[in-house]
Parts: sequence; C-alpha cells; structure tokens
Amino acid sequence: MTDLLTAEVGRQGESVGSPDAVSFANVEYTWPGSSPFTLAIADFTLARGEKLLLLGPSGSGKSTFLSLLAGIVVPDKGEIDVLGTDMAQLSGAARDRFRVEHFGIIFQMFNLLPYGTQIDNVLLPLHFSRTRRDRARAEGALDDVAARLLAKLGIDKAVIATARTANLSVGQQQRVAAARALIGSPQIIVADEPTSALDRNTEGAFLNLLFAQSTSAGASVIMVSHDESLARYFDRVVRLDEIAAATRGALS
Ligand SMILES: Nc1ncnc2c1ncn2[C@@H]1O[C@H](COP(=O)(O)OP(=O)(O)OP(=O)(O)O)[C@@H](O)[C@H]1O
Repeated sequence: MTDLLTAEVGRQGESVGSPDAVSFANVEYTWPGSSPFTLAIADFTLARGEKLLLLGPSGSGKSTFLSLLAGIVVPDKGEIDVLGTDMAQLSGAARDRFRVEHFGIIFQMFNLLPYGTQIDNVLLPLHFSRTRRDRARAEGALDDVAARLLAKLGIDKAVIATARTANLSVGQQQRVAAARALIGSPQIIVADEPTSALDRNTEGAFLNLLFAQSTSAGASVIMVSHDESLARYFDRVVRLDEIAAATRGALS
C-alpha cells in the first residue's frame, strides 16, 4: 500500500506511475579482459519503499549487479529502468548526476574523507545534487540537519562535535556513511556489505536505525551480502544465482 501511495504521489524530478523503483529486463553485461565475466539477468524488480537483501557468494557478481543498478556501468544488452528513466539513454555525465540525485550509496569500505569532519562527510552529496540540497534545507540549517541525522543513526552528540572522522570506530564510520547516503532523501539506498566488519548485535542495531530513516523517507533499500542471517531484517531476499546466470570465459 505504501509503495502504491509513493508511486502515485511521486517526488520532485521523478517520473510517476510505476510501482517499481528499478526494473531489469533481459540485461547482459560482460567485464572485458582475458577471462571475461558475464552476468545475465532476465528479470528483476525493486519496488518503491522495499527493503531487499541480495545474497550471493564471493565472486558471484553482486558488486557487478550494483554497478549496473546504479548506472556505474551500462548493459551490453537489455534495459535497466530506474524511477522511469532508461539508464542507457543517459550520457556518462548525466548518469553521474542521476546517481547522486536519486541514489544514496554506502560502500563496503565507507569511503569517508578522513580529514573532513563528520558533518562535512554527511553533507558531501549535497554539493553535487541541488534536489537533495533543497530537500535537506527544507528541514533546517544544513549542519543541524546533518547532526540530527547522525544522532538518529546512533552517534553520540559529543562524538559528533569533537571526534575527527579518521579516529572513529568502524561502527561509527558506518553510521556516518549511512547518514551521507540518506541526507536529502534519495529514493534508492544501495549498500554493498556495509555490516561485514561488525558483530551481530551492532549489525542488527545498525540495520534497524537505517531502516527507520529510509522508511520515513519512503526510500527503497537494496543491500548485498553473503550473510543469510541478515534475511530477517528485510522485506524480501533474492539470491543472485536465482535471478542471474554468471559465466566466465571467451565471448561467443
Ligand atoms: N572492475 C572490474 N573490471 C574487470 N572485471 C571485474 C571488475 N569487477 C568485477 N569484475 C569481474 O566480475 C567478477 C565478479 O565480481 P563481483 O565483484 O561483481 O562479485 P561479488 O559477488 O561482488 O564478489 P565479493 O563478494 O567478493 O565482493 C570478478 O571475478 C571479476 O572477474
């Protein structure tokens, strides 16, 4: 129901009508090289507002899948539709703009700026996306919005005010990375094994905080992992080998 409502109301800069945030149709992509790796996905959808866990063993193509979904690479065949836009129709520069407008990405290694403050790190996407900057500004002064988001994700106010990003624990870095993905309410949150360095309790607490924020923003979340025990936190679990064929070797 929430998905349908979100689809009908829509948001600034976004096509309305489809209940899906992302759809793949007959997609095929090959990494070039002496031992080319090909990922073929006949059919995949991510609904608006859905929290989806994509499972697969190491080397099965999970990061390749996310690179396709976020338009970092474009398919050799087939179509990827994101929020009503055919990604292959955009130029490389337009895809980069589209990504920062509509995606919040939490990388496996977090990719934080060590010499920036936590607030600097959280505000980074707003330098590249006017839509997200305007949405964040609607909630107050940007530094305050970033600090509130960090606090909601479980970083102590004293730590926000004083600790250098380079000195944060892994769990704290993960929360800064999540706040950076969520600020300005992008429609799709992508996370590439962001909990792999955490213990079980911290992992569950982090996912609950992340989902509280993504749900209140109406965002879809897709997270890739090889850890099946995370399934209970998600609306749906998809195994990559059930939706994709991965092959290695010379192209036909
Ligand atoms: N940037 C790249 N350039 C060339 N080939 C690549 C690149 N990234 C991935 N590949 C190829 O795709 C295969 C699948 O890698 P991918 O990172 O998508 O798997 P994964 O399931 O995310 O693995 P892991 O869980 O270990 O991160 C690799 O074995 C490699 O052959």
